[in-house]
Amino acid sequence: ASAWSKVPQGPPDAILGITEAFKADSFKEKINLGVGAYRDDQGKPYVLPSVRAAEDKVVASRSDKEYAGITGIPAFTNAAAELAYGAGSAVIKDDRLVITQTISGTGALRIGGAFLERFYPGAKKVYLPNPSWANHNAVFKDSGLEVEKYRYYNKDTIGLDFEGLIEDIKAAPEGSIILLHACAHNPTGVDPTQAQWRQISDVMKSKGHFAFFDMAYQGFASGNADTDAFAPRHFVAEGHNIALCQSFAKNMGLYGERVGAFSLVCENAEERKRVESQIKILIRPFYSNPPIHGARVASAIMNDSALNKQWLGEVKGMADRIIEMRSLLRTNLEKLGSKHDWSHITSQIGMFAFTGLKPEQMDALAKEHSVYATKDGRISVAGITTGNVQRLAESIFKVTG
Ligand SMILES: Cc1ncc(COP(=O)(O)O)c(CN[C@@](C)(CC(=O)O)C(=O)O)c1O
Repeated sequence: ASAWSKVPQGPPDAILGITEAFKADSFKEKINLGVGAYRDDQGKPYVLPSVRAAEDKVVASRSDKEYAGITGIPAFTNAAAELAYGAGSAVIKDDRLVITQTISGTGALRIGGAFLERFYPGAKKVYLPNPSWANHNAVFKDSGLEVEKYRYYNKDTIGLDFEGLIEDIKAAPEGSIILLHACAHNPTGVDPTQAQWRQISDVMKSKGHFAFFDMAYQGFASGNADTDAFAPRHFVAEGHNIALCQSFAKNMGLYGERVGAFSLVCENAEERKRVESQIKILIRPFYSNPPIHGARVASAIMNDSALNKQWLGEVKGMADRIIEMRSLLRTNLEKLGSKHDWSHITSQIGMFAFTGLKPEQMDALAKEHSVYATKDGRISVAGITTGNVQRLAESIFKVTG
């Protein structure tokens, strides 16, 4: 018998499987609200003009194709650090920051998980918000960590369960690893306010918890990169030595180029050197060194003040379009006379709206209305256009009554 005769058939990915179902649908007005990839008002993928310009510069430079170092292209990681921690950041100035290029945000999470599994002095267990990004669970389980949940979402208010969150974080044993979405929480779109972040920081400090930030949408949530980085920067200012995962998939539209970074704030330069040496030892047998093209493009943008300014304007443009689609959907639902309160659609932030629809209603949207999104009721707002928002509202109205 074949070596693989015992290999079971696995389920399709909860998120990427939606796109497969969408592609299989021949209805010409089908709508894909599944994968969190930005679309313009024509429903087309959007390559930012600043990215095209930077890419032309990179190609014109006729650079060689030599290996990058294990931790990637320094011009990229230095700029990514400044973007995340702020240009004048003390941890950068005091040489306390370990940062490595990673295979996008997923790679950053995986390197972080693997490092914690190997070196974290406390319990090898990470607490994820309930709900969290569908892939977090597998990333950390495959890193060898146990996974627990802390309350995050209140389904009655379709908002943050702040009391539950604080209670669970207080109840976690001293020195627990807590995963935090820096901004634009996936899948709910519900973020703590700055005042709530301050309380979360205080509670975590009192318990000696470890803050592991996932920042996959910096600039993409509010349209302002500094505003979106409030939480990790506040934690650092409060003395937390955080871990931070960055993705340039959404805010630079570099999805398939796989551009990301993982960083750890250390106690001092001496600790940074030791930690960096172990990050390199961990990466070398994983994939040795990262892809260079995407990082060169991102670096060309962030290290050129004109291109960087243009880019930040384009990120704001994407965020603004998403915010406009939120209010259009809500207005259309209200115009149809829907009895439900849809205010969460405009109060939530980032790529996703957590509609509150049940799995069977999401199934009906797909089967009866050719509207595709994940079973948890999450819709990728970027898939909404001025051309399809009316039909979308009618479909949601029909399945929610
Ligand atoms: C919170 C969060 N972290 C990390 C990632 C990883 O992104 P990257 O590896 O491509 O940089 C995503 C992407 N989540 C998407 C947008 C796509 C996906 O599921 O992979 C989503 O649809 O939820 C994310 O939403």
